[in-house]
Amino acid sequence: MTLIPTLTESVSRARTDLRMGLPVMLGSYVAAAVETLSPDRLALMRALGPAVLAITERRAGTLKARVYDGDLARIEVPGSADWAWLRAVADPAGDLMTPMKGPFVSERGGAVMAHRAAIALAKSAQLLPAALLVRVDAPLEGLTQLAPEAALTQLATEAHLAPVAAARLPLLAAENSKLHIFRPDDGAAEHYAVEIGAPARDKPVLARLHSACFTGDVLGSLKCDCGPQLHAALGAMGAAGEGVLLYLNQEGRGIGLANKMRAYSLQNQGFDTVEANHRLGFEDDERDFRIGAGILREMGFSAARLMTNNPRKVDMLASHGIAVTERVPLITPRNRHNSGYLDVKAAKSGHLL
Ligand SMILES: Nc1nc2c(ncn2[C@@H]2O[C@H](COP(=O)(O)OP(=O)(O)OP(=O)(O)O)[C@@H](O)[C@H]2O)c(=O)[nH]1
Ligand SMILES: [Zn+2]
Repeated sequence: MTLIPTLTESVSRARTDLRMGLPVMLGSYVAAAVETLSPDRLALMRALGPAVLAITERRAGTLKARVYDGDLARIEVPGSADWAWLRAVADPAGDLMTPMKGPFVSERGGAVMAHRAAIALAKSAQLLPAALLVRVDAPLEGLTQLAPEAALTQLATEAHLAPVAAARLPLLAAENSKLHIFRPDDGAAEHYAVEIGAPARDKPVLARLHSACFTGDVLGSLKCDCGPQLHAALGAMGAAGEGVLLYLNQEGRGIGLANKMRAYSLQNQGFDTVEANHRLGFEDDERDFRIGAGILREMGFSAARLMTNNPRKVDMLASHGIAVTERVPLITPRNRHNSGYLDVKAAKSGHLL
C-alpha cells in the first residue's frame, strides 16, 4: 500500500479534472474535454503543437467526417479554427443553423489509444464526447498522468459496490421499507436500493432496476414513462409485501442530465430519442447494466422476477449472476407527449410495449 494514487484513483481524478476544464496527460498527449476547455487554456494547448479533435464515430456520421479508427475519428484542427469552431464540432445544438462546418480532414494511421481514452473519460465525466489532444515530447508537470490502455481497461472494469448506510424509511407505497446506499470503488456515483418488506434471499425477488430520471421521477415530466413506472413498481412491491427497487444514478441512459437536456433540445428540432443521442456522439444507451446485478448480489440475492419491458436488462442480469425466473411487464399509460417516445423504444430499442 502506498499513498500515491492507484490507477483507479488516477482515473477518477482525471474525470474530475476534465469536468473542471483541466487537461490530463494520456501517454504523450495532453488531452482536454472540449465542453469545459476555456479559450485561454485552448490557446495554451495550441501553443504546444498541432491539435487533433477526437470525436465518436456517431458524431462523425452526423458531420460527414471520415472515420478510419472504427469507433472514433481524429479530425485535424485547422490553424484558423477557434474555440467556437471546436465547440460547434462537438455540440450539435447549432447543426441545423450552421450545417456546413467542414470539410473535415481525418487523420489515418498512427496511435489512437490516447484519443479513445480521452473520449471514454469525457463520457464517464458525462460531458460531450469530444476531446482535444496535442502530442508533447515530455509530460506536463502537475497534470494527472495516465497510460491510455490502462485507463481504458480501468474504465471498462466492473466497479465493486459496497454498502455504506441503511435505515428504515416508511413509504407511501409500503410502510415497511428500508433505503440502502451503495458506493462504488471507482469514485463514480452512488446508487440506492429500496428494500420493501424482508424478501427471502434464497427465492427469486420481485425486483426493479430503475434508472434515474430527474425530469420524470421528481418533476412529473410527461415526456417519458419513468415517473409512473417508478411509482407502479413501488406500488406492486407494496401490494406484494416485498421487493427490491434499485435506483441507479444513470440519468439519461447514462449520459447525464445536461446531455439529456441537449438531447431533448434536439428532439424539439424533430429528432427522436435515439437519433438525438447519436447526433450528440453517444450510443443509444450508455448505461452500465452490471451495476444492478452487482448490488443484488451484494444484498444476497441470486434470482429475480424482474419488472421491465427491456429484454437487454433480463439478459444482462442473467449474464452477471442473477437468474431471471420471470419478466414482469411494467406498462404505464400513454399520453400525447410520451407516445412517440414509447413507439421509438419499441421500434429501435427492443422494448416490449
Ligand atoms: N438520453 C435520453 N435518456 C432518456 C430520454 N428519456 C428518458 N431517458 C432516460 O432513460 C432512462 C430510462 O430508460 P428507458 O429506456 O425509459 O427504460 P429502460 O430502463 O431501458 O426499460 P424499462 O425497464 O422497461 O423501464 C432514464 O435514465 C431516463 O432518464 C431521452 O429522450 N434521452
Ligand atoms: Zn424519464
